[in-house]
Amino acid sequence: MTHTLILLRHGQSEWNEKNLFTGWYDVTLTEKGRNEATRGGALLREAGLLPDVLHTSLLKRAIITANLALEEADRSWIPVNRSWRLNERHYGALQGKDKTQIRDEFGEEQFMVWRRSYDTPPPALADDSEFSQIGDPRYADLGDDAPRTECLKDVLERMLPYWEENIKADLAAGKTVLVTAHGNSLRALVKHLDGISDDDIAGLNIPTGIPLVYELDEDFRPTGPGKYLDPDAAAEAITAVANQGKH
Ligand SMILES: O=C(O)[C@H](O)COP(=O)(O)O
Repeated sequence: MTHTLILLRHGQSEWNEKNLFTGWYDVTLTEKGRNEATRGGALLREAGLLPDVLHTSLLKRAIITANLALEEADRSWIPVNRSWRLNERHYGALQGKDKTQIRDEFGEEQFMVWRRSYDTPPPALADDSEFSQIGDPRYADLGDDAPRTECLKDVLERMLPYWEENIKADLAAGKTVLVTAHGNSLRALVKHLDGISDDDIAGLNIPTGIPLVYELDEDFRPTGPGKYLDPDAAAEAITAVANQGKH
């Protein structure tokens, strides 16, 4: 028996449009992002891939994307689980900063280390920054463990327990699972599923709003590569993500 897992990055957010590092800052979708989310739902419906359960982050760009996609697929009624463990990578002191300005100020190499290295986080964000999440009630349970910055390795380590305990349990129960999350939390999950090395993961980018479907075997290993439901749009959008910050 195989399991069906659908990964969906949120549609374009207001800060994606403005080219700002976002991380845990809670911005909403643009009109384009809302349309991407609805189109994602149409792709699911057309493929006959109807989720039985949804897992999202605590950030509204993922939550709204899931709502729009599920409405389009006529699955608004499915049970929902939300966790900070699916949040975007906390982007530290880069949150709220313009990607092109950071690249110009610190150079391409440092920019890419902060953006795509596996284990080097950006500098920590000060608790009194206007872009900080310290004191946000949705993270109250984390107490002083709430991150002030994260690298992809940190994201993988905090995401994996949720994968193991929550998402796998739904897959094991025979459910088609939709995970609606973020560029870097999904990069972490794909790294784990596909066994991508710490070096090679730098080259992986996830497009907004296009469902990525995995069939998994009884050990929750992919039976083949994950498939985007609109491969041409995905290829174009992946290039756009890879080129962010370039003039
Ligand atoms: O948090 C962000 O800025 C984006 O959602 C992901 O950004 P990245 O592709 O630059 O890591």
